[in-house]
Amino acid sequence: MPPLVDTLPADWVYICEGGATIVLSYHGPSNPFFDGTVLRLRKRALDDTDTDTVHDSEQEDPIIEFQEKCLERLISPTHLPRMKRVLVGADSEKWLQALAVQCEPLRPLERRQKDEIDRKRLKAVLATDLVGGEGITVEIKARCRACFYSSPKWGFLPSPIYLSNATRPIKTQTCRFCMHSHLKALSSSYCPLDLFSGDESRTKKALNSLWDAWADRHGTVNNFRVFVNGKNISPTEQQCIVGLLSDIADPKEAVISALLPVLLDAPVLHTISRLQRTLDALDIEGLARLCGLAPIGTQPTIAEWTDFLDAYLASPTTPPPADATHLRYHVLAYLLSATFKDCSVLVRVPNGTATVIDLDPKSVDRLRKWEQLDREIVTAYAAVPNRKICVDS
Ligand SMILES: O=P(O)(O)O[C@@H]1[C@@H](OP(=O)(O)O)[C@H](OP(=O)(O)O)[C@H](O)[C@H](OP(=O)(O)O)[C@H]1OP(=O)(O)O
Ligand SMILES: Nc1ncnc2c1ncn2[C@@H]1O[C@H](COP(=O)(O)OP(=O)(O)OP(=O)(O)O)[C@@H](O)[C@H]1O
Repeated sequence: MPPLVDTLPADWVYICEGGATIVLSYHGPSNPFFDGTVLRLRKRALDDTDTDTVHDSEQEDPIIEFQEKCLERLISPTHLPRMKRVLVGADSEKWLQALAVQCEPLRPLERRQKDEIDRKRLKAVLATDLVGGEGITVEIKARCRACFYSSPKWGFLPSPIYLSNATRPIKTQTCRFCMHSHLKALSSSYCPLDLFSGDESRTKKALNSLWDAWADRHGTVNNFRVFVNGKNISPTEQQCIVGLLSDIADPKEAVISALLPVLLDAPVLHTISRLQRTLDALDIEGLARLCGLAPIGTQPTIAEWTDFLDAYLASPTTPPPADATHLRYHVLAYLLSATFKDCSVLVRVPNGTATVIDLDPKSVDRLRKWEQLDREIVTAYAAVPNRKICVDS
């Protein structure tokens, strides 16, 4: 694999970014290593004072090993992008600086105010380009976070016992996503439980709501994006879709009717939902209580992840008891559930493929943040007079 410096920064075109990475697609001269790929580059916070550290450890981006050794045991590799590590090469900082300068005007303002490409990195990740070439790709952030406590499937563990009397009536009625949307003052009729229901009319309702929120908020939502021939389009450009998929004259209808059979047939939504649920047996409330009993430990190594998966896969629906002896199992399970709660599905039409992205391992340091955020979300929602009732399937 040649280093990135063998290509020009201008060969890479900004596609999109999340909280941790920026993604660019290759548009340079034909090259067997880079054609059809995207570059995933880590970002650093602008207020990060450590500007001198040059990262060169194999550990700097564990996603490739995590995918090969862990994720592929949970999701079929046909539904995952292929990934490879790539060296930036000689004068890496200069090359990344040129790329950063070129991307800056294309980045959303709120991201530019927070972070930038980490120019100290020596390696990056190349992945299959899932939005490039002819076709339409719709990205849906697959936040299910079900109110699983009321699910009949959860006969194996009476999860409400881990909830406090104050939160139980709230958390068993309204899903985490809908409560969080309320806290963020983002009202929408979208409920992820509709999307994950497997029911045609509910899936269609969810897609309609996602599309409407995307259009109403001028494409600034972070849970729905539309890419046409590799370009992240804004709602004002949606007419370009007409004729690409069918003879349906309305772009929203054309996209939704193409997406629907893919989402209903592909097993990915069901798999993600199952993983989110079975890995989050205690809820953050139950886990937090358990964490008070023993130290939670450091960031899991790949060896620890594989041991955890051996145990989890031997009996996914029957977790070990929620006691101090099994704290580490529950910490790893919750971390992995958080990864699946934050992933996105890229659905490509007319090809009809569905690929899961953004499956990075989460840091153990976030457990406190999740506990605090959960408390904030539920406290705010407790004050809502007419609470939404989310229907689990
Ligand atoms: O904490 P949350 O629930 O707000 O989720 C974060 C997301 O915010 P959202 O609620 O989707 O607007 C957040 O999404 P945005 O950056 O806001 O698009 C990230 O996905 C973040 O994960 P990471 O920092 O990239 O590892 C997510 O953090 P984790 O909860 O996965 O740690
Ligand atoms: N393989 C890919 N092909 C095409 N586009 C991609 C690919 N991977 C990611 N993207 C685009 O880049 C965006 C950012 O990537 P990703 O979600 O992996 O970053 P992140 O910083 O980890 O996100 P988050 O903050 O949501 O956790 C995605 O939302 C998607 O639009």
